[in-house]
Amino acid sequence: MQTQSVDTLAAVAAVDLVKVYGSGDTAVRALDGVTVGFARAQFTAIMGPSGSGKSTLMHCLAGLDTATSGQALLGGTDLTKQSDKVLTKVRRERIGFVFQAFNLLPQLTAAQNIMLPLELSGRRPDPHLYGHLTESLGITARLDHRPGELSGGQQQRVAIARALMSRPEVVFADEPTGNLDSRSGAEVLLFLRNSVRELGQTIVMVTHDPSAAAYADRVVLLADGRVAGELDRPDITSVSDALQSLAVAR
Ligand SMILES: Nc1ncnc2c1ncn2[C@@H]1O[C@H](COP(=O)(O)OP(=O)(O)OP(=O)(O)O)[C@@H](O)[C@H]1O
Repeated sequence: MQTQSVDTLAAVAAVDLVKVYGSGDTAVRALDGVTVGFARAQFTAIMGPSGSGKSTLMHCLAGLDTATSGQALLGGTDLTKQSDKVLTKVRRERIGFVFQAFNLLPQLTAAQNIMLPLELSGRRPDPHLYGHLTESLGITARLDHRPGELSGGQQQRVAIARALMSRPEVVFADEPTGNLDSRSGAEVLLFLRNSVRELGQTIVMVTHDPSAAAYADRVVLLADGRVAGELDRPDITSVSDALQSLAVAR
């Protein structure tokens, strides 16, 4: 049964989303009826204890995993009803990804990595956007370098330029600062926040780190595969307190 309403104008939404891994005695209900919307031009962090379903929710909303029931809406498209072929196209053209491990192609230069998703979908790059992104990310002097010649922070900034170049409807960031020192991490988070303010980008980020979540406009808390609460305008203290309460309640 659907217990919450969801903003139908949201960039991304889950409606009564259920994901069960396995079957019988060993079945795991990773998502147990999640209804939540992610507004356009907002930066939302998804948080919760280990095993609460954060990655599963993100993967279902990004068309990387199939839900057992419910809807995973991107704009007006229910991803749970699409073929693998359509999902590949949706991921390439409508979604940007930023991963903890950067996931750049090692044999390509930074510039080639940034252009790759557009090339694969046969779209022309916007030179103005390319200039804006590479300059504001501070990577103009590194564009001819391969990932192996870049620091972790530089690699993640290249990955962010790649994610934003296609003007995606949403960027999903999975622990984007997990492999970075605190200074590089802060630069990445500041840039993500600015892209929401300046480009109207929608960002959904999974993180364990309250100081990373404090860059977001909103935090959605998961526990045991359900939405357990949310915070608007989070700061480190309010996020840490909310996580602590969830841990105590378990
Ligand atoms: N492929 C899978 N097969 C079986 N169970 C799975 C699979 N993937 C996830 N799970 C289970 O689903 C539940 C939710 O996992 P998920 O990875 O979404 O949690 P999480 O909140 O992202 O955890 P973490 O913070 O540790 O990364 C967990 O109990 C996990 O063990």
